[in-house]
Amino acid sequence: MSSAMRRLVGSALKNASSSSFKTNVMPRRFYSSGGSPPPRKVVVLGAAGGIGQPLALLMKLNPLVSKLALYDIAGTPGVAADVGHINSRAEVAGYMGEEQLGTALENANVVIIPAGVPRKPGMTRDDLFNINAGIVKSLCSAIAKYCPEAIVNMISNPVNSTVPIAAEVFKKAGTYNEKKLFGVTTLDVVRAKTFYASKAGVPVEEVDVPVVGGHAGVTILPLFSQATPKPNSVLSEEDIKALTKRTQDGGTEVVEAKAGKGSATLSMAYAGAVFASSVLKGLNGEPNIVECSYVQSNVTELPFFASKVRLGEKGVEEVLGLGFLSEYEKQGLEGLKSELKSSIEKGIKSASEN
Ligand SMILES: NC(=O)c1ccc[n+]([C@@H]2O[C@H](COP(=O)([O-])OP(=O)(O)OC[C@H]3O[C@@H](n4cnc5c(N)ncnc54)[C@H](O)[C@@H]3O)[C@@H](O)[C@H]2O)c1
Ligand SMILES: O=C(O)C[C@H](O)C(=O)O
Repeated sequence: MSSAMRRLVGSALKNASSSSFKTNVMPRRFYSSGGSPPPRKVVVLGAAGGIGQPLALLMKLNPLVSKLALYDIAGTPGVAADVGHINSRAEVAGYMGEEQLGTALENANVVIIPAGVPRKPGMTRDDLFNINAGIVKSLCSAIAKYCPEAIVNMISNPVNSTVPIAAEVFKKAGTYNEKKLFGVTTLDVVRAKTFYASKAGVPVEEVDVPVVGGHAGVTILPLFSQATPKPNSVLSEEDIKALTKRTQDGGTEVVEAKAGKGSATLSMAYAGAVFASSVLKGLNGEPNIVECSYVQSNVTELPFFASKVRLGEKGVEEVLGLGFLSEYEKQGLEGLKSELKSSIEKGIKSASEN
């Protein structure tokens, strides 16, 4: 890949960050190792899947990644051979089957988990619970054993439950660190930005809009009252309600359009790569890296909640509050709590059962 193409892709990912602050990429002198970023091993669990493959490609293109371990129960040798030919920094290795999981995870800095089955039309994300809960439990047990210090980015659905499951597995293993477990809700932010920009008539690359709550239906709450830049003409209540509903239904929109071929994969790989890049920038000490993420939280009375989070050298540096909410958003916040609470409790209960 030409350096021009690499710069193009790199700046696209950098500019695509949903941070509300402009992240100033630290000057080269920042990296003590002679101008190159510190070594960082990223692992993708489920790397041969619909999300895993494009995510592996995008992580291979990220100059902050020095090692990329691609793990799945099938298909990874081919994906690793393919992605490994790209002329970028990261050294790629493929791992397949449980006996290779430990080696894949050893010394990982960031583990991204898109492993698990996706929805088909007519299903809710919660319908994936029985299968994906088991997958997440076994993978998190391995993470606790082989890379207990790693940051974990959970993509597998239902995220509202799989993050609490992961937390319980880590607590049982004595390795839980609330600052290092993230539910990836970035795709909701990506959708909210796209839909808002189109309705408000503003440049999409300049848009920032927080999305809070969780990652399923009404638990997804975009805060369009806080969206920037402001539209030339004020959006009506109907506009806001329509934008909110489309963001909440974004996943279903893709599931139905794919007509049984699965759910969002390409846009999710992009969103997952944007979030992972922000996590890596935080680990490297870059200032003001802010993303929305579903984390252990005191923002509401619920133990897990998605809100803006400042990322740092130890993962979560600060869980930021919700800011000013419109009356409509206050109603949405109260209206999502019961569903989110039951999803969290379902995950915690499941983790306590063998
Ligand atoms: N958080 C989000 O915003 C978001 C967005 C889209 C999809 N998802 C979720 O991501 C998950 C993956 O979706 P997909 O479209 O990539 O599905 P997919 O079926 O295409 O890929 C899943 C991959 O996981 C692998 N896998 C299964 N069990 C495994 C195990 N024990 N260890 C390692 N790998 C294993 C499969 O072999 C497969 O390659 C689904 O649960 C989906 O609902 C979440
Ligand atoms: O909708 C799904 O099932 C996948 C994902 O959660 C999404 O929001 O696209």
